[in-house]
Amino acid sequence: MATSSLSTVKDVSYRPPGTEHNLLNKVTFSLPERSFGLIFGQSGSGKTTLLQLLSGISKPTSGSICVQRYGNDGNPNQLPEQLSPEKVGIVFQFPERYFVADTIADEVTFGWPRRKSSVQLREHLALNLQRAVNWVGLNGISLDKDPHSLSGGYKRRLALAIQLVEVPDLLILDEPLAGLDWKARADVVKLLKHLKKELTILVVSHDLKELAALVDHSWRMEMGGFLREELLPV
Ligand SMILES: Nc1ncnc2c1ncn2[C@@H]1O[C@H](COP(=O)(O)OP(=O)(O)OP(=O)(O)O)[C@@H](O)[C@H]1O
Repeated sequence: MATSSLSTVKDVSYRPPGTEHNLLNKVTFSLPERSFGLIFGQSGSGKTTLLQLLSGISKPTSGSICVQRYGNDGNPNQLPEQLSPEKVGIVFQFPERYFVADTIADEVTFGWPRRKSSVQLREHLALNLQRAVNWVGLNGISLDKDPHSLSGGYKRRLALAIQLVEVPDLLILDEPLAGLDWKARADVVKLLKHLKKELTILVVSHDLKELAALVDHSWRMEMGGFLREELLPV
């Protein structure tokens, strides 16, 4: 049976350990499968903090984060499944600063099981690697190339490919256009339009005009960590 999913954040509050004030206050929103959500708002309002919770890096003080799967009839066909970090792909700001390998292939496969993994697992990963590379349009480029020698836009493509090896239920991007020149920005927007056809994407960005055409749902984060649905002011 075909299913669809809904990423749901309900009444999530967060207070870092040892501090007195919530950085997030009863944040609630949901994002249907294959839609593109954008969170915007003032610097320091808590956007990155929210992404950290969604990716499992930190845990909410209260509230819940989950993905629900529905059948064709729209009714839940199983209990809500907790989002686990491996089901969420996240590309933080300036991902190229954290590239560690000397080749594109090693960068994408960094951290994969090596010696003890079965032939099947290695074949599965190799196929997934090729699919991810094709998906982001890196297929014309040798996988032996040094990631640091790629252009800005191609470095972002590589950062995305790393997250797409195992297809995430939710792909989160923190300021995907930051630090790029106009051509690379246009290139990344085009790529996100392409990825949106098959993925659920949540973006935090200040670049509202450039992303507006992709956005299905948008929320403003206000100082004090309050979130509310709001059309983009563009
Ligand atoms: N662990 C922490 N302990 C205390 N304060 C924190 C902690 N992490 C973040 N903050 C503070 O929480 C606020 C929200 O930070 P956050 O980075 O989430 O905001 P943001 O909306 O993403 O900002 P920007 O748009 O500049 O990236 C900031 O004032 C930040 O200094």
